[in-house]
Amino acid sequence: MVLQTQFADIRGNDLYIDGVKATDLAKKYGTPLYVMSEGHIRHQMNELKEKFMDKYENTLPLFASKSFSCLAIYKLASEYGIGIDCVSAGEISIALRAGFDPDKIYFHGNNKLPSEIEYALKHGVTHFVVDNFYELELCDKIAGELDTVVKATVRVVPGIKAGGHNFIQTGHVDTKFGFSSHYGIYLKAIKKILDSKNMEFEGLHAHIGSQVFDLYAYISAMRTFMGFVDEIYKTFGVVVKKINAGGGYGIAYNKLDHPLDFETITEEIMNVIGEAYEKRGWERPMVLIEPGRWVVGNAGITLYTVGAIKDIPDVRTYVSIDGGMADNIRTPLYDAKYDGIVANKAGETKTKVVTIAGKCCESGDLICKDLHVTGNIEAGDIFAVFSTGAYNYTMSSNYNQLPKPAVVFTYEGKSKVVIRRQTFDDLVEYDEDQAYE
Ligand SMILES: Cc1ncc(COP(=O)(O)O)c(C=O)c1O
Ligand SMILES: N[C@@H](CCCC[NH3+])C(=O)O
Repeated sequence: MVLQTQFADIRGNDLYIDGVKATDLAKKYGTPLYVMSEGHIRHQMNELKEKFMDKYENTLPLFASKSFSCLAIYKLASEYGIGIDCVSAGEISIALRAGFDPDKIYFHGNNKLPSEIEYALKHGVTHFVVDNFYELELCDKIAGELDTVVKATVRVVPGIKAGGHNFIQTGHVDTKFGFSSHYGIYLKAIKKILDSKNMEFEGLHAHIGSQVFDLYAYISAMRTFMGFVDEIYKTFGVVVKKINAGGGYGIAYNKLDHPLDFETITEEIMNVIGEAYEKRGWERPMVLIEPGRWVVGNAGITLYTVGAIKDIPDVRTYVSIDGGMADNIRTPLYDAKYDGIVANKAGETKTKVVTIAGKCCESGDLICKDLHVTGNIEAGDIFAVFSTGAYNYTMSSNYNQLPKPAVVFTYEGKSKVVIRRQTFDDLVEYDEDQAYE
């Protein structure tokens, strides 16, 4: 077991997060409980600021808020002066409610609804990462009606395969996202934007996938993009002024994962772009990046209470917890590998191999498979699963009518609730039968 954040540590037998004892959090707020280290999030956001935004002129890191979205995280992002990537009017609405600057919101998505486009534009969110021809038509029409302008970054598929699982690869040719570069399709999209008085061409966007450990994939995507930049200049005489290089930076979930260094990725991206522009005698364009998981993934630790234990001699020991796939779908969905620890027996030396099972009515509802845990794990123990800060809360569901857990932030020895635990009342759609109409 390796703690994936410097903001958690083990003292005696106990796990601490930002100096707060995990079992105290479990007692105070109940389980299952998403704990997010604000210390870790601040550290990562500060890295984005200092090692990218302040290091290179004319850059903006965006936090991909699909990875973790709530008022508190948008407030933190705002404090560090970074932007955000939103993929729905819902995410935008929470960001705006948190007081986020609409000019630093980039609206993504492969099927932005007319109502969402209208919502964004009415609220001053004009930076769109446009994805397809249907969206271009909608943007042209709705921006015209509202007498505003969509500032369009065109998402182009670089034709590169990268990412931790088939489901989270987005840069290859056969993807639902973005304009294809085949047959100059993306050039037709740019032409439509240039011809419209309700849209402005801002630049190009690439996102190759998520949980990426391959540095060359980033380099290669950017080299391909420099070819697109040339094509655009040749075709329209337009120099691309903005390049969004996407996110996808992998993190360590266990000791087998070896993530890339953040500064190495960004340096390579900046080098490819910088050299290509310099060679052409052009000023370097504005460069954006948009990591999500890298910012919040290792900040999260989910606490569960251990319940039933089923020991199948010579086969496996199933340790059931009070949550599961409803609060963490990633193991069943992507066969993700999580590390964990008995938070109140963390210092013990004797180990046992167990499989941590959720309480949902699915055999596949397993959170950690064949994990070595210290101590004699038993009912009532608090089990902590590491690196659950990204795509856990935001992908949670009410399967089996399980209320969603609370999210608690910890910071400098203190804790606070940032998302309240759902109650059974939240699960009831209507108290009374609705009449047929
Ligand atoms: C367009 C886009 N940008 C950014 C991200 C963030 O990815 P990650 O959380 O892996 O950094 C995603 C998700 O994969 C995405 O689809
Ligand atoms: N939800 C995925 C990542 C997809 C990111 C969004 N494009 C995960 O948990 O790994």
